[in-house]
Amino acid sequence: MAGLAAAENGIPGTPDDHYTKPRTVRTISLHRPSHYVNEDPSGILFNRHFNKGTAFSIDEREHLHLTGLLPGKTESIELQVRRCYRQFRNFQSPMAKYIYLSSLRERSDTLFYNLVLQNLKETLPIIYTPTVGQACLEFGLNYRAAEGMYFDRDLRGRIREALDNWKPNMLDEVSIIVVTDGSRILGLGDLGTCGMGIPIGKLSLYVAAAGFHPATTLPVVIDTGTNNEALLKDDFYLGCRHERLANEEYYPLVDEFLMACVNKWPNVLIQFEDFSNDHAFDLLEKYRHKILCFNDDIQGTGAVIAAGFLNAMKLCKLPIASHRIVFLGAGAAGIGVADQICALLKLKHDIPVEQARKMFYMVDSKGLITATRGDNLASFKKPYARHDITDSVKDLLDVVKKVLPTGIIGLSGQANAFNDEIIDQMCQITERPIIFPLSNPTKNSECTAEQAFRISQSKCIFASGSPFPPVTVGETVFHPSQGNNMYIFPGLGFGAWLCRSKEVSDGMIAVAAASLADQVSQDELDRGQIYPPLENIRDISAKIATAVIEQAFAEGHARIQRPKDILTTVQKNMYQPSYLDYQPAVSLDGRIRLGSADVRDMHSPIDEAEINTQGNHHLGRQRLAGGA
Ligand SMILES: NC(=O)C1=CN([C@@H]2O[C@H](COP(=O)(O)OP(=O)(O)OC[C@H]3O[C@@H](n4cnc5c(N)ncnc54)[C@H](O)[C@@H]3O)[C@@H](O)[C@H]2O)C=CC1
Ligand SMILES: CC(=O)C(=O)O
Ligand SMILES: [Mg+2]
Repeated sequence: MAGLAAAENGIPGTPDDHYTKPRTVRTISLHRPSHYVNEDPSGILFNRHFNKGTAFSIDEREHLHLTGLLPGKTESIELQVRRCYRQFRNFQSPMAKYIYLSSLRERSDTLFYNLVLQNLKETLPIIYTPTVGQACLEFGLNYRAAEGMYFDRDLRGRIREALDNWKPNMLDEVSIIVVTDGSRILGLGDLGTCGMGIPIGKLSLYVAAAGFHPATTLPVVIDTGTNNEALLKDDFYLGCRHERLANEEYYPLVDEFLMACVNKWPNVLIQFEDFSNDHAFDLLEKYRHKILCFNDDIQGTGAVIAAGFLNAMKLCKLPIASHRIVFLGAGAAGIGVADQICALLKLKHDIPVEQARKMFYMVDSKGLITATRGDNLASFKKPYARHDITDSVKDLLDVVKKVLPTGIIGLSGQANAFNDEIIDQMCQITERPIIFPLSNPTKNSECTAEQAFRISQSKCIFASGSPFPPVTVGETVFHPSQGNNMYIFPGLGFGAWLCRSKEVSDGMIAVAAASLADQVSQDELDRGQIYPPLENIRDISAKIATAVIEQAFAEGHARIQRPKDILTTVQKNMYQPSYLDYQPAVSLDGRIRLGSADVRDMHSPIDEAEINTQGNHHLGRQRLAGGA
């Protein structure tokens, strides 16, 4: 078995040069429906990437053997989307809407992404936080169709072989993988295999927000067990029924998975998502310079909140050095955010990192982190341990009273931790307090938008991890900003992947954050908005991707020929959810295949030679003699 042999080469012990050997730039084409229709043309109705449903023209129905399988009327995509929207609205509960959208995505990703992109405000809270959190909690109960891949210890030595089973897209190419081990899903804790909802949700955003092609995305759970007693006893739980693996088994399993992926798909970008902090930092450190990867909770969140923080500081109108920021939560996200604020202050204001760090007061479940606290401080917290405070301060209100912060940032997963008294205290310290309750989903948020705007009499500068509805104070309506990594990871990932970067460097992340911060207009800032409107997410992502590619070139990480106009190249390579125009044709080998007048290739971005090679596929455009 070739796959097995490859996997055996891929398990730990393989020399490191596996990672560093040059990866070829490959061309991906979507002209493969031909393979599919040769087997059974009418099967196209059940393929999410090619299905057009009632939009198949009469000619197409004829040639694809669909005649009689659909109602007589050929519909436009606009009408189909209108129908889907009505159906979506007819579902009352967020979970029912989630299930509806999942089934729509299974039927047609073109329709799904049209609906999502045209109704971002309504659909994002369903496919993403907060509803995706509930979807994870109910994953076993609501499980319907296979989606994504699962790897557990029984697959040790065979992961490469299992990856070869991933053929639902018929492209044999994966551009992006979002992988979790389910150990820290949002603020909901260890959900084991039920965490699959998160990679699925994140990848929907990669497609909608940045334009990765949906057929080249792969959601993954590495099932390393769960310590969630309730799940282990739940009949509907779909994961392995054992406690979480010890490190001796855990790391080799993850390592084999990563090596098998880069071995099979040399250009793939791998995003680590929702790994608990006992592994998240170590995994990132181990792989960040070896493969194209990043950790969204540490680095993506860091970049987003750093951007929002930079804009919030403009609104505060205080000297930068006078800020004191208390973090509730010093885990993956908390430390990631502090690190990225430091990086951005260095980039934009040339403030040394050591100096910037002094702005932060980190609080974890044991209280304020000080150098004298005495517990075994995790290495990732050490740079932020306070040396100037020696007494132990456990309670957040006491920390606030002691430190007199200008801002509080919540990344603790602790609902209501920013209570009325704390917000009130913040308002007494400073004119415009920065209040960022960033934990997800909504029910874990450290406070609500209503609370923050009401108590601060609308003076606070606010951002939350999950969306809150507008808040009316007196005559004024405030639109709470959403400080969520979804603003960064799509553009960061797309840029890094498109230029075939060797790695996702610190510099690339810092410019992504700077680009996001710079995309807020003065007018938006004046209205208290610290992020650009989410409706513009495609433009936002394109600009972020452009900045990331520029930086990748500057650092020598990019492995494509430099395009003349990077922004245009990015935009041209973004997937647009539109139907293909299937025309019957004859290929060189005489078999019926589908040509396409309007296929958007996921080609290697700038390599003209390869794009021309793609043109060969268009041979299939010649019409069949006597065809319709
Ligand atoms: N808005 C966004 O884009 C993002 C939000 N998050 C949210 O941040 C939260 C934390 O995520 P991670 O940092 O990855 O988790 P983590 O488990 O690495 O860190 C949690 C931190 O909170 C602290 N903590 C827990 N209970 C506490 C208490 N009662 N008082 C004080 N501190 C307490 C822990 O000691 C730890 O330092 C989650 O709710 C997650 O949804 C995470 C990533 C992105
Ligand atoms: C948004 C996100 O990545 C989280 O809450 O973990
Ligand atoms: Mg996350």
